Amino acid sequence: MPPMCNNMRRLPLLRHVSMFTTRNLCCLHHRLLACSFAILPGPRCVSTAVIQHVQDLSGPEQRLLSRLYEGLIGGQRASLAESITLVETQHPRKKELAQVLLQRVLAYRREKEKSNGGRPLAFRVGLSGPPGAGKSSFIEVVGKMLTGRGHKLSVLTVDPSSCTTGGSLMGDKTRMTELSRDMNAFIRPSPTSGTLGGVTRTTNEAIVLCEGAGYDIVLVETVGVGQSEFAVADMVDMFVLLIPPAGGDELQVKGIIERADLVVVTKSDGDLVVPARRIQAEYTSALKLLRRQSKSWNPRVVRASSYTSEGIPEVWAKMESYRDTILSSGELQARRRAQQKVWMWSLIQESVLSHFQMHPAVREALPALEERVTRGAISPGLAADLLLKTFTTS
Ligand SMILES: Nc1nc2c(ncn2[C@@H]2O[C@H](COP(=O)(O)OP(=O)(O)OP(=O)(O)O)[C@@H](O)[C@H]2O)c(=O)[nH]1
Repeated sequence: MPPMCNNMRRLPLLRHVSMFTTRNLCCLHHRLLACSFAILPGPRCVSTAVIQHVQDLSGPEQRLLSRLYEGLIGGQRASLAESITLVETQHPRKKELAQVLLQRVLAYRREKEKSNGGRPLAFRVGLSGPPGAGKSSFIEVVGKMLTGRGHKLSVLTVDPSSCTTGGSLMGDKTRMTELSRDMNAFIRPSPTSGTLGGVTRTTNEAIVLCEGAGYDIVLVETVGVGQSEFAVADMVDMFVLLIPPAGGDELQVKGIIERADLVVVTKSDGDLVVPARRIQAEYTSALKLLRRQSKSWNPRVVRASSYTSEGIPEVWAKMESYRDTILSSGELQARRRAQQKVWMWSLIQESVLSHFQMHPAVREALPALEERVTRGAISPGLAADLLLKTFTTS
């Protein structure tokens, strides 16, 4: 018996991951082992972690995962949508199944990238801007242009307000109506529950699924509020900021401008051309004062109109030029590697914090300590030390 089959006995999860497709079982298993070993310190840790993570898959679970995986890599939109629903779930067992599916898709993606000469399967672009900046109009026009050129485009939306309120900052209005009817475009709105951390995690995972389903351009759109833009900037290859020529709240774009690889002044048509030019000049000067994020790319400011389509092909040309530049300099790959680490740590932070906040002894001690801190009776540092001690000792 070859050594990998022995490993298969020791690693139930991997056996089940392999079993949910009958095609090329041993080869897949070998690949999964290889990729798992590549990301974890050693075989012992891999087997322990994986075995502990997912118990045996039942027959129906195997069939579900098999159906989703085959449908997904076959490019079926329904399977992609169902797979994203699976990664968004709060149900503990389904969460585990989602991880099995993701590992499979990751292994598939790695193989495809290898046969693609190491070139990433998709270009990930983050789009942000204050409400009303013209994001959905822009995505609609750019999206239709791209699908017309033979690309497959997915649009994922991150709207943190929908998590806390169940409603959305973007409202219930139908956005990107034409693009949503385009068979080469896949539009997925933000989940309406969970924390920002949870939503950004599932968005990261949805990106992987979209790439597995053959979408070569993934746009991640976020509304211009709070931390969501920074989270999105940390999960894409390129971050594009959309600014309207009038009525744009300077404060809203103040911090995030530093992360922009491209700034697009929108609505540059009719009477708005003059203010759009002024804003373009202002942001061009402002960007010169900022520290460069990339060794090989200087952020640019361009103007475009979704009404007339003027400037739209040029915006995409800039985006392609950015992608080619950072791909050939190796920055794209380095950026993705760094993002993986950032994400791992942000997930750990969120999880540890939630364990801390849910801990019974911490919950019991918290109100009194908070009260003493706000009264000035003890310092915040001492209160934090006491709570941490409670957490670690009880
Ligand atoms: N003149 C002009 N108006 C535009 C253009 N693009 C969008 N608008 C208008 O600007 C308003 C906001 O556009 P949206 O595309 O909905 O903007 P958004 O950023 O997606 O807005 P939210 O959904 O609120 O985040 C709408 O009234 C559009 O008709 C454009 O290129 N030129």
